[in-house]
Amino acid sequence: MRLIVVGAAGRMGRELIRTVAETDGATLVGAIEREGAAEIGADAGELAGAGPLGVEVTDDALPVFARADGVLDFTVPAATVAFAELAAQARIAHVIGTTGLSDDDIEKLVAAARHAVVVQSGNMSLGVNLLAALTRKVAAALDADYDIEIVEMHHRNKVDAPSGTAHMLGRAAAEGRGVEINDHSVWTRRGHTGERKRGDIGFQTLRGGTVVGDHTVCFAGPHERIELTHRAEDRGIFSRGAVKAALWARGRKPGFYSMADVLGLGE
Ligand SMILES: NC(=O)C1=CN([C@@H]2O[C@H](COP(=O)(O)OP(=O)(O)OC[C@H]3O[C@@H](n4cnc5c(N)ncnc54)[C@H](OP(=O)(O)O)[C@@H]3O)[C@@H](O)[C@H]2O)C=CC1
Ligand SMILES: O=C(O)C1=N[C@H](C(=O)O)C[C@H](O)C1
Repeated sequence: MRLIVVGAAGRMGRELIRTVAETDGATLVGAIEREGAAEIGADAGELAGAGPLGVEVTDDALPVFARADGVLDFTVPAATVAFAELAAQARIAHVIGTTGLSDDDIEKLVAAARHAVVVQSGNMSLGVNLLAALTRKVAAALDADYDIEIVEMHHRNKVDAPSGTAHMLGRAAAEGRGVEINDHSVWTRRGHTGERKRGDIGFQTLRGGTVVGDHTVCFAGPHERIELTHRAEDRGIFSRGAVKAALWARGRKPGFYSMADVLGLGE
């Protein structure tokens, strides 16, 4: 499968280039960066530490999309929405790991998915998608005597909060409980907050150092606590998930899919 990596010079971009280079059945045919980026013209493989691959980093997306079967996109929301239009026009699969997407952005991605396969997930790892499934199950088994708090920690360079994964886990908890997440989320606490409201789902964000990504869903009940935790130790878990999603997408009919679909975990 001929794949493009957009945001090629980023932390995930470089990881994706290495993963594509080492995956049977996948070939890197394009590497795209922002206009004016210092890496334009560099060999994508050398940039990623995979050795020369003969693919130059470019900011000219159109001709690259025309010769590919899929695009791997871990960039920023505005770029992802723009790439979704290009992928839809070219009828190629779009695998989206970008987080911090607004409801409006998601609507545009769903519209693009009428013409091409879109796989979008705030976390492409097997472990986190399993954690989301477990969170849904535990939330369904317990009543609101068990207070749900979601805690995440990431590296100091992360620009969005709470993480896409925390949002995903919050949605899973709300679905398990049979409530609407937007009616129950508590994003910050400071000062005289009053007592915790029954049924609230709280989110706490930590940032620092080089932490790849830690997530805990805590169910705090009467005299006991259940904590489900995932710790990412290497970005390869995300890039391998993304390449798996691209290979899964090949030949599939257009639509908006999740990593749970790719992994057969159901919703
Ligand atoms: N779903 C998942 O499993 C995971 C998701 N992520 C998400 O992926 C995203 C990227 O993370 P990370 O790699 O750490 O961030 P980085 O900032 O390291 O990488 C983003 C890259 O995208 C580039 N970029 C920005 N705008 C454009 C554009 N218009 N065209 C092409 N490239 C562009 C940036 O360039 P510049 O810096 O020059 O602006 C940068 O190189 C985040 O939203 C993060 O949360 C991360 C890990 C796993
Ligand atoms: O920005 C990151 O690094 C990560 N972002 C994703 C998120 O927002 O959940 C996934 C992962 O935890 C790493």
